[in-house]
Amino acid sequence: MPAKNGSQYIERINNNLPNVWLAGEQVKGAISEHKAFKGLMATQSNMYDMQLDDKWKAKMTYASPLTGDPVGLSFMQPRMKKDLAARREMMQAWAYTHHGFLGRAPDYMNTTLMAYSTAAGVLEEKTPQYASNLRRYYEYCRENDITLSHVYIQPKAGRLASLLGFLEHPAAARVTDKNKDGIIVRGAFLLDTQGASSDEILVYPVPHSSPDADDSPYAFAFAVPSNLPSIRFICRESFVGGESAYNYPLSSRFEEMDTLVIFEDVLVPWDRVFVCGDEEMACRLFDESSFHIHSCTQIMCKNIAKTEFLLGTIETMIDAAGLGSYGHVIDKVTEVIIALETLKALQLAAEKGASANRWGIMLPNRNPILATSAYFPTIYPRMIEIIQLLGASGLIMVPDEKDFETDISGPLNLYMKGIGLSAKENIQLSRLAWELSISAFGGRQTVYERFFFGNPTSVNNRLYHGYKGRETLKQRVQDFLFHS
Ligand SMILES: Cc1cc2nc3c(=O)[nH]c(=O)nc-3n(C[C@H](O)[C@H](O)[C@H](O)COP(=O)(O)OP(=O)(O)OC[C@H]3O[C@@H](n4cnc5c(N)ncnc54)[C@H](O)[C@@H]3O)c2cc1C
Repeated sequence: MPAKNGSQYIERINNNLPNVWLAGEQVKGAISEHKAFKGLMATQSNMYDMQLDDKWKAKMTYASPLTGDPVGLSFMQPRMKKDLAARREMMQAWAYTHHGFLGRAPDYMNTTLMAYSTAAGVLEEKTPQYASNLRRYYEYCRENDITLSHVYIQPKAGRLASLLGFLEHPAAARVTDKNKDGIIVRGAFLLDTQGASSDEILVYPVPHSSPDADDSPYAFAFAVPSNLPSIRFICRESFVGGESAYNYPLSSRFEEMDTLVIFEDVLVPWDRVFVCGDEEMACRLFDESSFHIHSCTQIMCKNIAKTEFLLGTIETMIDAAGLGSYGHVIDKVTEVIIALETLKALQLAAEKGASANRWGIMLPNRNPILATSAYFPTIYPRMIEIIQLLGASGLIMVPDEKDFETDISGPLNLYMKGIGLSAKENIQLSRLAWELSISAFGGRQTVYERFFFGNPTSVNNRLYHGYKGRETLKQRVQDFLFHS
């Protein structure tokens, strides 16, 4: 199946039946009907529908290099600047459907897998079979529009070996055995966002160092269907407040479930193995794929849509409360405007400064793109703080939609209206601001933005260490001081 539509997406996920646990119970039946997943899947179904909608199809898909059939454009390997522009336009269109609240919209993983596939040549050096496995898997996902999730972080207990300098720790994820059919993997991985509602899972941990770096049990990368019986997904508490889009405008549509994934001696067939045993290859494939740079092109589209949504929300709040003439309010809105314009400028700079890498892949300029990955985690919490500072008690007193169906509606209509908004509209706006800034859904969004691309030190290190301009600038100042 090339690019799929929404009902094909829902049907496939419902038939997948992975082993999912939520609040002590196994999730049974159609996952798209379960209250924790329903809203998210409806949103993504609409996104997949766009792919085959005549109005959008040309923007959302491209001709498969294998068959000529339309396939999702976020799978496209960019070879020219116009490919980067086409990818951006496609991903921006999807981002506006969820206003940036889906961190793991399908284009995130499509882009990630595309990035890895471009560097399969690294694997040719020692293990050509793994190189062709990776290329074939990328084609398989592209040609069948596979909805993917991924994991690379382990729970803290699994990291103790590295943290405490042990050679081994029983909780560290590892390859426990190999046989003629494949490798056997045991361990746990954290925060597989959308893991329970995806077709497949890409597993690519940062390897612990091992005494035998050429045959390390901790160095591996592979992909498997998420419905293997030896894989279990354990969900966190659901943050869907309820089905009412009035009461819960965000969580009823955009709540992405995060899961802990347990692998209990999972057999990974050889043709799904991309790295096994070789620490150096695991690190090089990750680095040379430029995963962070390619993924950031998708993330920038999401972040621009999200910042625009926050700015629109803040402006509506200001109008409704009559705050627009205060200087400190204008200062705060200006902070958001500057953030938005900075993101858009970095997006442009990254694309304009793109150049081909050694695989012939057009790579956006790393400096602006990695700057945005370090910048957004610092400004997102501030924008949420601005909503709290402007919303104040209006974020707390948020009656329910049902209150308007009773005789309480009389006083509510009198006392709760805003400037230019009826009481019902004003409370609807407050409920949006409350979900953004106070609710469990909003809290998770903030933690997501702070951490999903790595802890702040790792993110900053990524930008700092490859920033070639540093030496030149140091030299310029030294020339100015010592040689002029
Ligand atoms: C909502 C959400 C969804 C996510 N979804 C996914 C997903 O789908 N797939 C996936 O693979 N991952 C996912 N992640 C995980 C994400 O990759 C990690 O959160 C991220 O890599 C940081 O790791 P950590 O959370 O273990 O924090 P840590 O890295 O352990 O950081 C915790 C604290 O320790 C500090 N710290 C740690 N190491 C250092 C150091 N070397 N130097 C200085 N300080 C340090 C950090 O600064 C931070 O304050 C998700 C995370 C979140 C929050």
